[in-house]
Amino acid sequence: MLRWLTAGESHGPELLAILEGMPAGIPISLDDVRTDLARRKLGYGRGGRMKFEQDQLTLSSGARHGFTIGSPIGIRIENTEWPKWTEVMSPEPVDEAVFETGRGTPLTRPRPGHADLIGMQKYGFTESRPALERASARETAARVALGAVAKRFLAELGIGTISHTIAIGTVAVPETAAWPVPENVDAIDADPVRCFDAETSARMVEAIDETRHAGDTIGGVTETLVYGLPPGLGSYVHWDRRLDSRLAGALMGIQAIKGVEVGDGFETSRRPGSTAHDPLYSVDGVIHRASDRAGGIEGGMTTGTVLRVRAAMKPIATVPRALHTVDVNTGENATAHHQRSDVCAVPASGVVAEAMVALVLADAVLEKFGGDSLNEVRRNIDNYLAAIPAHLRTSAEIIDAASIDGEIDDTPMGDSLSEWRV
Ligand SMILES: Cc1cc2nc3c(=O)[nH]c(=O)nc-3n(C[C@H](O)[C@H](O)[C@H](O)COP(=O)(O)O)c2cc1C
Ligand SMILES: C=C(O[C@@H]1CC(C(=O)O)=C[C@@H](OP(=O)(O)O)[C@H]1O)C(=O)O
Repeated sequence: MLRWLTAGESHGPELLAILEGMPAGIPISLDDVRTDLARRKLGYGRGGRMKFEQDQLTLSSGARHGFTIGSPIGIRIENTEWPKWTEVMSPEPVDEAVFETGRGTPLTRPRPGHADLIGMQKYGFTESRPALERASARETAARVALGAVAKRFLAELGIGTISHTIAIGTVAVPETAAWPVPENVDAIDADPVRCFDAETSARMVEAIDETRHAGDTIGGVTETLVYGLPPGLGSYVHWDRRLDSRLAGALMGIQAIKGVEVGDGFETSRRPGSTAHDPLYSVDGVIHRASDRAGGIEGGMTTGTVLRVRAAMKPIATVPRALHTVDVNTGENATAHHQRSDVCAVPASGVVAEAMVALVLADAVLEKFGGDSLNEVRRNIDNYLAAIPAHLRTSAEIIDAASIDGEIDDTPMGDSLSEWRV
């Protein structure tokens, strides 16, 4: 199974990422990783750093001649900012004078909503710099780098992943809009807010502009879709083996994500049972679903239809019109420290979500199918699918129930509860 770890501070020399457990034989290229790192910087509303951050990459281990070799994959991403921070973020002791002016000035006015205050309490810091450096979402670059490898592995198995923005503040894509497929990724990335619906995208951009002019910040929701999954990843047998639980944990582990939905999520809770699930129909002897409200997961396992998960991001905590806080040095009321910051990072959070979903799914694939080489994983998947008895075979295609409704009695409960009880 997969294990992964990241290290590195936002203004330290570099980020480090290690992915252990990937089979041998997966094509791996720094270009794939570079592409995803560039996608993570996209999005209208991001701050100044994203314009100059270069994401200098080194593939340190785990590959030979363009293919993984089964050993831990190590990736380094240098921080362009580092030359300005060599003293303030030096791992070695520095002269006290560094903390008297400029970047080194102690940050004693914690930002509500960031890790500043609790980081000081928990780790015993006298200022928030050491806490915010690691809490910062700069770290997500390392996760996206590993996610690019996981996505490539999944792609080799015919599994395609895509993310898109479905809401910025109160501006949301209509629920009836078509879902994008992996082939749409360039179109989505070309959109300023990574939204698939052009009319909604324009209103999202307006909302971000209004927010910036008001000296405020804004959140939103992204959706990740995964096509081509086999049925049966994850399990119902224990809470921590349920795939929805693992996906929710992975998405919630992204900085500023405060809500996760699987499929129609909260909306499902408002529907009656008769219209909340995905009824099954037999079409030419193959079981089909007539909707995908469950988001491709039932009983903590993939159903084989499109996997669909959403992540809600809160507005950025570094509000330009700074929030009320307390200067922990003097005990006086104050305004929170403000530094260069994003106004909206929702589009980027979708790329991070995509990476986290890919890592969880790559892990679930290896857990179910095992295999030390890509070919062995492929063989194991093929054997599993071939062994599913004909009468249990399902299709990933969502059918229009109306087209076959005439052929079946779709009211098995009868017209009244008493009739049904009989
Ligand atoms: C892609 C991305 C970019 C972010 N950029 C900023 C930022 O510029 N300023 C900021 O205050 N928070 C930013 N955040 C959010 C903070 O990292 C996050 O709020 C902080 O670590 C506290 O964690 P919590 O919000 O989960 O409680 C960003 C998050 C993501 C995912
Ligand atoms: C650096 C990144 O995002 C950063 C995330 C972040 C935060 O507090 O989370 C604060 C900002 O950092 P800085 O003050 O250095 O500009 C963002 O730019 C990145 O995504 O690569």
